[in-house]
Amino acid sequence: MRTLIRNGTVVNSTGTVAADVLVDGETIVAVTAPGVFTEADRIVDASGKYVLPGGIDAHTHMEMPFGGTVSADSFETGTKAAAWGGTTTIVDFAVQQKGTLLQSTLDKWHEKADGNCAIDYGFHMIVSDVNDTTLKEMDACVEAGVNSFKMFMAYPGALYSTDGEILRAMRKATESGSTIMMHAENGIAIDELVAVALAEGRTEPVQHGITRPPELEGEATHRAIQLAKVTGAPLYIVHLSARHALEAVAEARDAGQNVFAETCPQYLYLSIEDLAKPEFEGAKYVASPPLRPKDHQADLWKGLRTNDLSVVSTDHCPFCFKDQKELGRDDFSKIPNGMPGVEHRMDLLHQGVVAGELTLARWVEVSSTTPARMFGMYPRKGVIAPGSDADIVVYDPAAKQTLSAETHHMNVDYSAYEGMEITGRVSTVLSRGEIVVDGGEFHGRAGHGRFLRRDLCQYLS
Ligand SMILES: NC(=O)NCCC(=O)O
Ligand SMILES: [Zn+2]
Ligand SMILES: [Zn+2]
Repeated sequence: MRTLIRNGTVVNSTGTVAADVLVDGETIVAVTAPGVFTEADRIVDASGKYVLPGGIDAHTHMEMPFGGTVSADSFETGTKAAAWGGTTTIVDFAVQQKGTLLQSTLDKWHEKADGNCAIDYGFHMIVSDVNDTTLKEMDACVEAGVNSFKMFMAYPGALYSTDGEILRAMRKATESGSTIMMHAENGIAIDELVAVALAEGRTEPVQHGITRPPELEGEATHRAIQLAKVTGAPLYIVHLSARHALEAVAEARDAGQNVFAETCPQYLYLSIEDLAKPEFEGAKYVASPPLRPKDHQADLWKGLRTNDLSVVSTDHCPFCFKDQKELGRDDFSKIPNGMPGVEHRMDLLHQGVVAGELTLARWVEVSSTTPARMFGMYPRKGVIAPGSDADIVVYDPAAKQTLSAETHHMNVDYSAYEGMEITGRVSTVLSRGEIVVDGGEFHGRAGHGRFLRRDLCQYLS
């Protein structure tokens, strides 16, 4: 099956060009001046539209157990929602529970995902139990194409690792060329602040933000960077939310250290004011790190421009307001941490283009090309070029839409962006040459998505 996407503006991380894109089967076979090819089995008219490499969301949590419940999107519903929003690859986190093996964890995540995804997918591994066996197993994970390992400086008693454990895992990563990803918040200090708040009867959702101040994200980020420096390990800071943490990353990068960071749309658009919404509505916005005061947002946008922030992922981790967020009605520390967003990342970042915060090329770079490079998928993913997978988004920059739980496709009963007006909309999405979304209709299927055995990070080779 040959598909010709014609008359569009191809946007890669290197710039834009008026070009036609010819797809044969699962692969892009030509990017040519307009009109060079005229025949194909299927023609997509992209006049007035952008033609982008499919989005890559390198941070999702489908069906993830957390705080006595499980995130509400399955691999099927979550990957379908992703496709609706122009994301054609996700990298999800397999979560090692203490006392279990990495291999059984990986098996469990394959059981959940294999045969159920509508788009391609890979895994990172969350290491929560650092011991001799786990450290050996990290090598087997790398062999299996899972070569990035997330660790937690937060959540003592659950996912938390001590500095010594982090150091051991970082040494291992240095040996194998794999990447350590860090949830950088000082969990020990936070737990103390949480205990004081609860003892004083401060139980409402905004306390989640108040007890996790930006200084404690900055401190943990700085500490993670020093541990990485001592061991020579590359480091990727996940879901960076605060100016304090960004300053630590920028300083390390200026000094030439292999430190990278991602932020998420919620930190660019939402704030602690949302967490403070009355009648428990703030629970919808509980995620860690928490939403910050609005003035952090300009710094994050600037970080995206200067490349101190290299990637935008969603940290998609949806919990329904009615029966899941409710678990913490009388105690904010029991509200499951996480927010929905996998469907809206490309649209929300496009607002950055509309507002002049990002160029078109940078939009594609932070949402597709860099995640592909960072996590060993480039040039198979992340670029419109001959030989690459035909993961393609035709995007209409002039369309208007309003985000709402009534119309989104994520399996969650609220939208964190309810009522937000968006300029731009996905019009057609191809995943490895198959049309999965077109003209407001879904044509994909669960099981089309393939597991990606990822190579090592290309910035480090
Ligand atoms: N971010 C969040 O609150 N939930 C998902 C787990 C994590 O990424 O730490
Ligand atoms: Zn995290
Ligand atoms: Zn996460």
